[in-house]
Amino acid sequence: MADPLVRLDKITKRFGDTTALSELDLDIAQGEFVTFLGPSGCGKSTTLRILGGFEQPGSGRVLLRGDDVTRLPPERRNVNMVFQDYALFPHMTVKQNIAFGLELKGMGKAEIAARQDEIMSFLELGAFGGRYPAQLSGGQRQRVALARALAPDPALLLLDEPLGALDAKLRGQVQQELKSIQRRTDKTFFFVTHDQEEALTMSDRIVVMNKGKVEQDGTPEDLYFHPASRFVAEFIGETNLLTGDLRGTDGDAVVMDWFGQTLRGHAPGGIPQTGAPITASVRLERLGCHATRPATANAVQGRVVGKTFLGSRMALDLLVDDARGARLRAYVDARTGQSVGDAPVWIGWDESSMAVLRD
Ligand SMILES: Nc1ncnc2c1ncn2[C@@H]1O[C@H](COP(=O)(O)OP(=O)(O)OP(=O)(O)O)[C@@H](O)[C@H]1O
Repeated sequence: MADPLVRLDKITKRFGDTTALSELDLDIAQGEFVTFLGPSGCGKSTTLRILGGFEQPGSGRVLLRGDDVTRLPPERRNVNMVFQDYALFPHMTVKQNIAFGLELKGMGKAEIAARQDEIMSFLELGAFGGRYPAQLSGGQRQRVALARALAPDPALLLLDEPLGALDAKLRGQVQQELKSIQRRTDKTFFFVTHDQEEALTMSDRIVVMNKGKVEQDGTPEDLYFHPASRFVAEFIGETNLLTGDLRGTDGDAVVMDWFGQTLRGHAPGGIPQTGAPITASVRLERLGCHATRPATANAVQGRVVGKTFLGSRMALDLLVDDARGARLRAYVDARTGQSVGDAPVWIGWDESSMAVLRD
């Protein structure tokens, strides 16, 4: 990244004995939709608050377009925030709510009116200008909060779980809307969530956090199909974890032994240390079930011991090694699912579908 819009440079933040962030380095490019994803307590909100100027790091620097803003208060940074509860002023109309940040910026009346109209028509809020927040639906309120935050034209928009208050169906719609607004405005969004599905749907890039450190940073596809660690493989989506022994490498492939089967994968997080058991991740939809041995890099035999109809697909539980209980779970086409029984089936997957995990 040549000239990042935002750079976090070795940010450390402690609260008493708790290290919330540990030497965090992060670059964000102009126009990116970056999501910070991780379990409760991993340091997401602390990072957001440090970016917004609501919190000071113990050490390290925050750079915005190359300028050190670490010690600047929120109002002196070109950064704005959308809060989870929207924080709209209940006694102000939609129009007045939107004007608030513009007045703070010292804009003149005519300029404020023009900007209000522009942002309201852009976010299709024209019909709601005179309403109070209580007279709006959850999704509309969310859009007003976004309009208010975007009105002063910030370089960076911080979003703190802004969809948390919406029900599941509306949430899906608003996710699409938010992503489309981000694309159309070419604004840089820094989004915080613990919801992995939401992160996969909306982000250009996801930073998975664990205990105040970056666990993995990449596109949604990268993190889903090529997790570097067990933490990422388990946190994002459903997966098969295969624990075995490292046999070595063969070109780019990592070779492992899993219950007497030789398997080939790749190692997105680097090749793990030898001497201890290693674990690999294979997504359920990457396993194929066949009547005869498939030509894939990996092929093992097993029996179907369980079957769950999921509508769009069928989940199969496969027993590979009776004595030692080696199992796999696969998603197959709902109409062609194998039947439960003793007849052995072949289960195959590619080298690129199996990520050998760093730790
Ligand atoms: N003001 C504070 N005083 C003491 N400890 C704090 C404070 N703020 C955060 N922490 C601690 O720092 C760590 C990181 O907190 P943070 O709020 O950044 O996590 P988070 O990932 O945003 O979690 P959540 O998803 O629950 O909001 C946690 O262990 C938290 O308890």
